[in-house]
Amino acid sequence: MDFKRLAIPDVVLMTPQVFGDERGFFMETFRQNEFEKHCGKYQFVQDNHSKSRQGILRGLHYQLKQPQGKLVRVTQGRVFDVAVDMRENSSTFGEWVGVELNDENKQMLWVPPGFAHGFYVLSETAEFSYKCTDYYAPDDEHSVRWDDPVLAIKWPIGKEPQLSDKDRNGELFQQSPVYE
Ligand SMILES: Cc1cn([C@H]2C[C@H](O)[C@@H](COP(=O)(O)OP(=O)(O)O[C@H]3O[C@H](C)C(=O)[C@H](O)[C@H]3O)O2)c(=O)[nH]c1=O
Repeated sequence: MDFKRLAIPDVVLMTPQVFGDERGFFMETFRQNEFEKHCGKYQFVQDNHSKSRQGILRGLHYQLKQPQGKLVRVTQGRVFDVAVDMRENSSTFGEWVGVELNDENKQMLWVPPGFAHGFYVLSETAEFSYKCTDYYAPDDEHSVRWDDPVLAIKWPIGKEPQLSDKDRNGELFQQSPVYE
């Protein structure tokens, strides 16, 4: 597994070693000891999986009192995945990083607690699978608008994305609660 820190260094892009043969492929997707060495001491307690159609944008979500670190990957299709630094005292507060995750590159993104997270589906469909370091707490969840003018995220979007009601009514970044 290769670990690469992105422009926001706490966000880490992981590239697995893929063993292909005439049957298909095999890859290890997670080793606790390797992960801790490169990303820190975290335990995962909940795994999630979602499927979305092209043009759907899920996010930008975060839990404030019960922040979740997320190790995310695409098992089918292609998405543009974004993490936004919501940590008030961070030197990269309000900055974002985005990468394409797909079933070809098989890359994974570590989004630590303290970040808002979301993705936009580029392929006809995409299946998204991820591990969380804390449990889902719906009453503690916040959604920042994907098109917030201050964040100015450069999504690779042609037309208006399809959003859930929650995301359509997301908060502006400057009105959003932050991690102190
Ligand atoms: C997140 C979650 C949702 N749900 C239920 C609640 C709703 O009835 C249904 C869909 O939930 P929601 O619309 O919040 O799902 P997403 O829009 O994919 O939310 C996720 O989208 C972005 C990409 C994230 O990073 C978060 O992990 C998460 O917020 O699943 C659960 O039962 N458990 C959960 O952990």
